[in-house]
Amino acid sequence: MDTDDDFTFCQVSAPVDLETNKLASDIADISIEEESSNATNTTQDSALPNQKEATVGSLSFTVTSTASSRPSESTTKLVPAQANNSSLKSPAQKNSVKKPTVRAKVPFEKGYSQMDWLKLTQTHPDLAGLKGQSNKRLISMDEVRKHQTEGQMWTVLKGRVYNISPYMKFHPGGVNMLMKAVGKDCTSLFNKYHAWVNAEFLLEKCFVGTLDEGQ
Ligand code: HEM
Repeated sequence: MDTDDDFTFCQVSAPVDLETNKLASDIADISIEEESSNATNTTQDSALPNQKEATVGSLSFTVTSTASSRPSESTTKLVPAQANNSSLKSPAQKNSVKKPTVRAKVPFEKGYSQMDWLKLTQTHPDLAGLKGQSNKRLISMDEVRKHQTEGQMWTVLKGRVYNISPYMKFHPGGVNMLMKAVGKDCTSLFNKYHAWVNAEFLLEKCFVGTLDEGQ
């Protein structure tokens, strides 16, 4: 076989990550400069007098004028006020004023992944714990409140009543969070944390009945 035509083994260039990291650290050191002359040596910050704080929109800068030290040049430097604000650490944080939403997913125990839950829903004969009773009935809020025991933990979500007991250890937000739903209508809590989650599908086999809104 002609080895020139064999591209099973090809030379791989250096990992991109190294370059990305370098770029990121370069960005962290960026300063915006406005100069009226073509002076090349303008980055000696330590020697610069007349520093002032200034803000543009939500960004604050240290404005350094070098006009007095070099009469022939008028140089203004805009440097992000990192040194004055120790809470600004990475470039990403500097550009964003919004706090990131805290995601508190709990690592699942072995055998309690969402995949495991889906398998269980397909194999378990009675996750709702109905023992032959129909789920085509109206359930009062009073009855929901009474179901707070191991194996029978009911909650109301969007007008539907579920036994969430079997789902407890599978809940990605953790048991403690899901326990807040037991015996109550958890619709607003559910929407607060993850309105996008398709609970109707996930808890389909845990459905015990429809909430009697008239109660
Ligand atoms: C009753 C039905 C519920 C179901 C079926 C359910 C399901 C889920 C699912 C699938 C996730 C992962 C979301 C994702 O990866 O995007 C999750 C995460 C989470 N859930 Fe629930 N949940 C329920 C109720 C609740 C309630 C009542 C609370 C709060 C008291 C809650 C708090 C959380 C939290 C804090 C997380 C992790 C953070 C996050 O993903 O944003 N969940 N839940």
